[in-house]
Amino acid sequence: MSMGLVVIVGPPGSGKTTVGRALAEALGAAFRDADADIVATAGKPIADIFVDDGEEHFRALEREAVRRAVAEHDGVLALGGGAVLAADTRKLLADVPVVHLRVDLAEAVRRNEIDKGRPLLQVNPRATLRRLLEERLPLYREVADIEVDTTGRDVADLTAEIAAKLGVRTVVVGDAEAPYPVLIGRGTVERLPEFLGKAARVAVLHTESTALLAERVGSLLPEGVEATLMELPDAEDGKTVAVAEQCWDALGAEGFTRTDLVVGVGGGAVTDLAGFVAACWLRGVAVVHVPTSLLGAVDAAVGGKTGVNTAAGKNLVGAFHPPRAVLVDLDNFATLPRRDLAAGLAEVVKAGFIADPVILDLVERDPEAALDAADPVVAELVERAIAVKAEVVASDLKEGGLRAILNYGHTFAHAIEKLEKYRWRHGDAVAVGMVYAAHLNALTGRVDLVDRTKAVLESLGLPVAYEAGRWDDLLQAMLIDKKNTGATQRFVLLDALAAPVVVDDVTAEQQREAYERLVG
Ligand SMILES: NC(=O)c1ccc[n+]([C@@H]2O[C@H](COP(=O)([O-])OP(=O)(O)OC[C@H]3O[C@@H](n4cnc5c(N)ncnc54)[C@H](O)[C@@H]3O)[C@@H](O)[C@H]2O)c1
Ligand SMILES: O=C(O)C(=O)C[C@@H](O)[C@H](O)[C@H](O)COP(=O)(O)O
Repeated sequence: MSMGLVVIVGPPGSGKTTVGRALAEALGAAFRDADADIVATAGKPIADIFVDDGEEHFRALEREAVRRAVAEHDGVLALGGGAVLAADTRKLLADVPVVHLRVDLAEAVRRNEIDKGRPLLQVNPRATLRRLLEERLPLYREVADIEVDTTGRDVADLTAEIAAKLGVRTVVVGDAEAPYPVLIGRGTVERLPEFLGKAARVAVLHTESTALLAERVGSLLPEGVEATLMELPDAEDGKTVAVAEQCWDALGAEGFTRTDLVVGVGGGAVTDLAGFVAACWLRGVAVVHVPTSLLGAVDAAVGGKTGVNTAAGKNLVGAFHPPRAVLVDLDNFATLPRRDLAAGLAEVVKAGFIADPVILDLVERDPEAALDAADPVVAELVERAIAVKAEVVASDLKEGGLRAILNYGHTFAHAIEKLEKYRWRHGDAVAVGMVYAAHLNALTGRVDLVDRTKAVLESLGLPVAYEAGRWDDLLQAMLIDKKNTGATQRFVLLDALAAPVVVDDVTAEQQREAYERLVG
């Protein structure tokens, strides 16, 4: 079976070859060493290439060897310590899982004394190694998805850690100023201790449905870090100012300071509320999200929008407050009711219509698989939907422009939620909202995706119609949509599949006609 490529980088003496070989064996994969390829091509040892032809020539051979190995190899590939100096090589590694092996100076010196013959370490090895470690650390970190400190560690132990972490993919979200990782995989919740910062207290916000996991989160905290579990009312009942105020009271009673941490463990309602509580407490403390619903994982917990519902409407009170990290643990979906899984798929399908039609192909090919949390296609759908969101959020953190496309279907959806007093699942409302938007696309002379939209949503058991006779109330609710500017309504529509536009010229007649076509 093909496992794909895993690349190992690190300074001289970090154990790239030893750990790389052991990892390949553990994964049942082939091992390849880019330095060995260079030696084979040049027909002489690396030390001789340096002496005879110079470092520049060696680097050129290295770039080519790495390029070829990355293109060809299926398994574990170890690179020479200086390979990351080349910008081309770093670019090449952007889409490949890369493991960075760290080592401290003293141990690197010891290991290099045993393994003599490295051309750059012949003279003054300690000072040279110190310089190499310092200079190259940012470059290793730039390419790495996983970092492991090898100092004083046993090879078998290291290999097991890397193999476990490789099951996890990291997507970086946020803009260049404040990037944060979204870890996607199985068992990612165990990684929480990496994101505690200086917290001495952690407030774990959850609902009854996620109480066991919240306890598990509490038990992951190291000694000296205290957990306070706060159980919220379920679903939208927990997304209120009153509930937020109770949380703030509890934080005050516990003496939460600016270095402490809020963790949201639950569906989108919990992570929206937890983010909002964190955004306002002391004008902003860190929050880590552990989304437990599919919708939370692909959307609510990612992107930094937080908020509550009020009588005025859905999510009208809130703040942009990006999390410190998001731990998407695919195992958490095992207990999620099928109807909630389907609701989450509505936002996944939205990502398909606005940006990644492969999502639609995957769902259409086998809707039952998409509804089975254990099926590998769910992991792929989660990754693809998060990738769509990450790309949009990176270029427009606070919805100054492009980010509005994530709101496809939401104008009508939020109106339904308000009319239904937040008793509808958000994903169900988004499904109907996308059918409404599809009618508007067709009515405004854009693209006709009505049948495809209805078919894919119906195949997941999602609603595609709304009751008749509610137009005046729906319009009233849509008039206070956040995307509107003054009295001008703005809608996200599609010029074509995966070609979203934000428009402000949809007429009152077109809006009403789309509703008439939608009613069941
Ligand atoms: N901030 C954003 O960018 C953003 C994006 C999309 C949606 N949202 C918000 O997210 C909310 C919807 O999220 P949701 O669909 O997750 O709803 P939800 O949080 O209400 O969860 C749905 C139901 O599933 C239960 N549940 C959650 N995880 C479970 C698990 N692992 N096992 C068993 N039951 C579980 C919950 O208790 C709840 O009853 C809405 O309020 C919506 O506005 C926010
Ligand atoms: O992240 C965004 O931006 C979105 O619009 C994602 C939506 O899917 C999500 O439902 C969000 O909560 C809606 O945001 P809002 O600003 O319209 O409340």
